[in-house]
Amino acid sequence: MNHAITAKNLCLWYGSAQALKNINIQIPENNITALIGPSGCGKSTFLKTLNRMNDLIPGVKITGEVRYLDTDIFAPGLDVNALRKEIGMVFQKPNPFPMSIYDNIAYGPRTHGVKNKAKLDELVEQSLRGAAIWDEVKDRLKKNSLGLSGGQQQRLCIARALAVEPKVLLMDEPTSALDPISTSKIEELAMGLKERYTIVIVTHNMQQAVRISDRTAFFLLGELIEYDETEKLFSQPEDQRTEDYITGRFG
Ligand SMILES: Nc1ncnc2c1ncn2[C@@H]1O[C@H](COP(=O)(O)OP(=O)(O)OP(=O)(O)O)[C@@H](O)[C@H]1O
Repeated sequence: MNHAITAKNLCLWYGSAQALKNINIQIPENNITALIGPSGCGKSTFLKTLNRMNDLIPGVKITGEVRYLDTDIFAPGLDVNALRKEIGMVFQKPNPFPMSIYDNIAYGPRTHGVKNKAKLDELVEQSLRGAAIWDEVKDRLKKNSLGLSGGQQQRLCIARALAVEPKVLLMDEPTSALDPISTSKIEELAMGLKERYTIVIVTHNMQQAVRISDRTAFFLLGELIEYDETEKLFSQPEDQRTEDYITGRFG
């Protein structure tokens, strides 16, 4: 099995507060990996580290290594924009740009130099289809994206992430602001997308982790306590702290 992402002895500090402690993990390609754990345990910090979203925050210090395939993502001179083209991100709250549906999707490809209208049209359709929202928006592509429902906006944001043809999608609690129907649409979508993409998803919803993920990583106080196949981690956790968390004894 190939690994999309490998972290070795990864530590991260915000000022003097250590948010990640010696994280070692290998994330397989074409899998969904769920990151779970109580609030403040470092899940989002870890996720953001993977496409260099947090190392420019003043006072942040990072040690250790993260590789995307064979690339050392902290290598001096690394092109962060190129890395983010490969490793896209979807946030907790849908955050479409205040522009048309079409322009939201075309934005990324345009910034990466795609100018040809036919190629852009194709990418827009392909991305919206990939995010299972094409049928709902194909007749209103020129309308403002802010007129969409929250669930549609989140699928639009997934389509926007897909438009630059990434290999990895990082999702930070992508359904926490959504109703159950929209949530299940995003879950189905994620399960379909793993055929072509590697997905890493932060979730507070343990049923969601069980439903959609292949592997689960349990974080606590900045440490990776346990990382295993989802079925195994939820049925026979090896660490007492994992068991306490998944059975609702804390968190
Ligand atoms: N920009 C920041 N500056 C300073 N401290 C931060 C910053 N971002 C996060 N932290 C701290 O780092 C720790 C880990 O936070 P992080 O957001 O990664 O946790 P989390 O597990 O994703 O939490 P939640 O589930 O609540 O989103 C927390 O103690 C948090 O307060």
